[in-house]
Amino acid sequence: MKLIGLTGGIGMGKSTAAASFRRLHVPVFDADAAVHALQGPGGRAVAPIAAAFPGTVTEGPGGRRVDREALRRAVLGHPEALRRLERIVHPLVRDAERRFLAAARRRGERLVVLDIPLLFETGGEGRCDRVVVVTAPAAVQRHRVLRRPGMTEERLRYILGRQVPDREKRRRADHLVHTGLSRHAAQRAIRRLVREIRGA
Ligand SMILES: CC(C)(COP(=O)(O)OP(=O)(O)OC[C@H]1O[C@@H](n2cnc3c(N)ncnc32)[C@H](O)[C@@H]1O)[C@@H](O)C(=O)NCCC(=O)NCCS
Ligand SMILES: Nc1ncnc2c1ncn2[C@@H]1O[C@H](COP(=O)(O)OP(=O)(O)OP(=O)(O)O)[C@@H](O)[C@H]1O
Repeated sequence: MKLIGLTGGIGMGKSTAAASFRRLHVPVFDADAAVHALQGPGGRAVAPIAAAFPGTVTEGPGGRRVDREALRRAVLGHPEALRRLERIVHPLVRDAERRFLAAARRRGERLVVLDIPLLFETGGEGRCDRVVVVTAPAAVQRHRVLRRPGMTEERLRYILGRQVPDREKRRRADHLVHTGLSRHAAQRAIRRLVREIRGA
C-alpha cells in the first residue's frame, strides 16, 4: 500500500485537496479531525488536557470535552505550553493513524492519503512514499486566513512562526499542488498524480 503525505501551511488548501483525493476514492486520514475527536466528548485527550490545563475542559451533552477556545488562549504565545499540549495530543494522533492504516491494509487498499498539517514539523514525511505540498502565494494565503472569524494578524503571525516556512515545504515536496489559480487546475493536478501512482 502506497502512502501519500499531504501537507501545507495554514489556509493553503489542504482540506480542499483532501476532498479531491476522496472524490477519486482514495481514503484520507485527517489529522485535524482526529485531534477534534480526541478532544471531543469521550475523547482520549480530554482527561490529560484537563490535568495539564485547568479550566479548559467543560461538561457538554455527550460528556466532558475540551473548550478549544480556552485551550487556544492557554497555549497561544506560550511555546512551552504548546509543546506540552503537543506531547499529549501527537502520540494519540499517531495511534489513530496506525488504526486507520491497519484498517486500510485489511481492506486491501493500494493507496491512501495522510492529511497532516504538521507533517514536516513532526518528521512524518519519512513514513510516506510521496509528499504532496499544497501552496499558494503568501498574499492569497493571508487573504484566505484573515477572513476567517476570530482570526487576527497576530494569531496568523504566531501560527506561521510555528510552521516550517512554505518555501522550505516546497523544497522538500515530491509534488506541488498550486491552489492560488483555480479549483479545476488543482483538482486536475491531483487526478494526474493519483493516476500516475496507481499505474506505477
Ligand atoms: C491549540 C488548539 C486548541 C487551537 O484550536 P483552534 O480550533 O482554535 O485552531 P485550529 O486547530 O483550527 O488551528 C489553527 C491553525 O493553527 C495551526 N496549528 C494548530 N496546532 C499547531 C501546532 N501545534 N503548531 C503549529 N501550528 C499549529 C494549524 O495548522 C491550523 O491551521 C488546537 O490547534 C490544538 O489542539 N493544537 C494541538 C494539536 C496539534 O498540534 N494540532 C495540529 C494538527 S495535527
Ligand atoms: N484550488 C483552489 N482554488 C481556489 N481556492 C481554493 C483552492 N483550494 C482552496 N481554496 C480556498 O482556500 C481556502 C482555504 O482552503 P482549505 O480550508 O482547504 O485550507 P487548509 O489548508 O485546509 O486550511 P487550514 O490549514 O487552516 O486547515 C478556502 O476558502 C478554500 O475555498
